[in-house]
Amino acid sequence: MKLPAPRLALTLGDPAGIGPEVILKALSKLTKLDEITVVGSRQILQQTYQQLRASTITMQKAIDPEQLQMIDIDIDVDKITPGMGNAASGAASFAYLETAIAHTLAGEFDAIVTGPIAKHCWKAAGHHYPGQTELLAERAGVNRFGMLFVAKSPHSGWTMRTLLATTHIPLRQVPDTLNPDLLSRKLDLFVECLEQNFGIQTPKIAISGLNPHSGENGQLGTEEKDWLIPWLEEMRDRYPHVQLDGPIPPDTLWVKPAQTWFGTGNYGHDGYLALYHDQGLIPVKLMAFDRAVNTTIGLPFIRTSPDHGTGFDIAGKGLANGASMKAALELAMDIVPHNSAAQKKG
Ligand SMILES: NC(=O)C1=CN([C@@H]2O[C@H](COP(=O)(O)OP(=O)(O)OC[C@H]3O[C@@H](n4cnc5c(N)ncnc54)[C@H](O)[C@@H]3O)[C@@H](O)[C@H]2O)C=CC1
Ligand SMILES: NCC(=O)COP(=O)(O)O
Repeated sequence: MKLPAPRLALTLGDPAGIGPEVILKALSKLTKLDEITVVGSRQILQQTYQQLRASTITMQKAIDPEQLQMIDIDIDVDKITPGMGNAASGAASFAYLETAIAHTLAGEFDAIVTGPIAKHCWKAAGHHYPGQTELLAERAGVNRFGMLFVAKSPHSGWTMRTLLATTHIPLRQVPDTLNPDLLSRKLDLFVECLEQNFGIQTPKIAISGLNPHSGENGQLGTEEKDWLIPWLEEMRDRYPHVQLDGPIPPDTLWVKPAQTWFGTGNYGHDGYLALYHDQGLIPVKLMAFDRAVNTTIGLPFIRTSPDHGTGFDIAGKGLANGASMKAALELAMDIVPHNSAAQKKG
């Protein structure tokens, strides 16, 4: 049976950042526009389009916003200056996301693709969330969710999937935040998502250590010895159909995925569980900054986003690359049918 095309809400992100530009560039490369509704301010998109048309340096084509379906949100455009995120741009990007979530929860969309926002601008606007992920989870009423980065290699066709066990917290809080319960929740979600969204029934997952050399038997840190290794043993019993490798020393963990990514070997796992933000995202962004996609797993709908931020340093200059936004739109379109089929089966 042919499933209906996925309906996507696409938020503009911070209007002072590169979100509007990457959206116009990404959409110019897609053919299926009927199912995409941009949630943002038409005036901002029109200004961005005019800037891009006038620019002599922009390399990528942009679509005319007149061709796009929109939920148009009125904002005071005079308070928005490209490259200068502020309380007004934070209030706007918050309103775009809130609106997209409300329409999605009302059943109008199957997925939300989000443009990048700046957390400090949300804060300036009085919204105290660590990021879009937490707002999405709160509004969807879930407390079990995760931040997963997905990137398909242009060299080998292999897909790298990296789940972060902890996300936007200060580095000094990481060791105290990590514990067996948290990791079990993340692993449960990961196994579920690999099956439901990617059709992988018997996955291979690599888990990173925390300390140099995974603690070197307690000499360089004790988390591995005290609880990470025993926890992994327990998980191997819980998931006999999953190959769980680890804790792998964090410096060498990324050698095999890099070889697999660049096509010089074929040793990749189906998923990587990184213990903190930069442990997972430095390798992901080094290998795949122009194509990785940030997804939120555990929500009752699909959410994807480019891996990059608001790029305030290049906003309004025509320099932003729309490739990661394009990948985020394509991944959402790919996953929705898998997810709907898995939910029907379950
Ligand atoms: N999905 C989201 O909403 C994300 C939001 N952020 C937020 O973005 C803000 C800025 O964060 P940064 O750490 O500076 O990261 P960033 O990704 O905005 O910029 C890092 C560097 O990459 C360049 N860059 C980013 N996207 C690019 C693109 N599409 N094409 C060409 N060059 C690009 C920028 O010019 C800059 O030099 C922060 O407030 C952060 O919280 C960061 C990551 C993701
Ligand atoms: N480093 C990823 C990131 O900042 C995206 O966060 P979110 O706003 O999608 O929660």
